[in-house]
Amino acid sequence: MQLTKSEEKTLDGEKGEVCQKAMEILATLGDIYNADKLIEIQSVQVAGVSYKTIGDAGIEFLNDMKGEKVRVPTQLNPAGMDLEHWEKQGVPKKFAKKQKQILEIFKEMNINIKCTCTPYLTGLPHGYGQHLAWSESSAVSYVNSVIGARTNREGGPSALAAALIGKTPNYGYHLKENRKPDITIKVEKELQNSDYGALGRIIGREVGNQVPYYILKSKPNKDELKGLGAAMAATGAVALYHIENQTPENSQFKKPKNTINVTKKQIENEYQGSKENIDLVALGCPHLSPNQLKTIEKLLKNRQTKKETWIFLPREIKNKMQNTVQNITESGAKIITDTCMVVSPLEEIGFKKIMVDSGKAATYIPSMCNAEVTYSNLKECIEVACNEN
Ligand SMILES: C[C@@](O)(CCOP(=O)(O)O)CC(=O)O
Ligand code: SF4
Repeated sequence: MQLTKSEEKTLDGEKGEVCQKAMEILATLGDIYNADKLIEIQSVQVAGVSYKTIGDAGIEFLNDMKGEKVRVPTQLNPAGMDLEHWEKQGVPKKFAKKQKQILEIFKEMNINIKCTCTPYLTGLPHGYGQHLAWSESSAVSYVNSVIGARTNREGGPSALAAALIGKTPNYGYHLKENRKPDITIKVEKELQNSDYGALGRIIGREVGNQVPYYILKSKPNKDELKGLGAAMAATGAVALYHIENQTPENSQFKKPKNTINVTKKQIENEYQGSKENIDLVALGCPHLSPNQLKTIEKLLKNRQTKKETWIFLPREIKNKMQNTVQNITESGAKIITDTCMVVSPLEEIGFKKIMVDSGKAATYIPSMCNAEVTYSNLKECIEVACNEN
């Protein structure tokens, strides 16, 4: 990869050791992926924030990157706990101490401590055609596909390096030729809500890291698109998709001949697990939008939850929707911010069987939380939450 004179100097250490390390990460990536140059980015989302996923080795890496400030607006992926109410959440003290240490390091770098996987709902700059360096796979999928911005799926270290330099190597989804669809997906059934997550699980498994082009019978809303992309990135590694007559780049490419047909039966078969012995109902993977929170408020109206019910969303949305939050809390459900059901230590807290309405959470919970999972739609989740047994 060709560096400018000033980038070369940064690589030689002229701007200090931290920028040197950051530039080394970017230059190495650029060489591996045959990037021609570094390009400026509008924003960064850094994953690898939870102590559960990065551990002490992660803290060590972050300590080595201390001493510099980020050069573009930067937010974080969910941490391992609600930063204010972690004790109520049952998070062990030892874990909380480490988690706070991690966030202190990010704060020192001038990173905005908004910990969410839906940074497109919390003011992180992004727009059609803009280059970004985001990490969390559902956020990457959303911003590439639904917005038409351009980002690869960055690892924690490469995102942080991009934030410290303000640039990223120009390869992969930054280039138009890599954004063309590889395979057409035709769906015979009209879908709603969590059906999109179910579809995403099927397609992620089928297509790996290819770019799917959907022909659908129904028109998904933004929340449904979020669920579709999240699930495809969980069972597969899809970072970009197009939907005929809907997503912003859909008409710019030829429709691929190679086609997969998805049947009603296949979608139905994705739902799994029994409704017995659920000890936690967990909603908000990816983090909820204001509309989704309103829907939950309606479903819980005049009802009481009988099981632990945890609802995950960005702190900013919680703060803006205090009436809704109050109503939901009165039903017994807990509103939790800054973290999620996958990256908080649910296994240490002691949950054994978790019910979700998210195709992505259903995929990750068994391995990440060592718990059984039941996957259904939102209404069923609320029914189970309000049910005695
Ligand atoms: C599973 C995931 O949503 C959360 C864990 O990510 P991390 O701890 O922020 O690296 C990450 C992803 O899918 O990109
Ligand atoms: S597992 Fe789900 S809720 Fe957690 S960060 Fe990923 S998308 Fe967000």
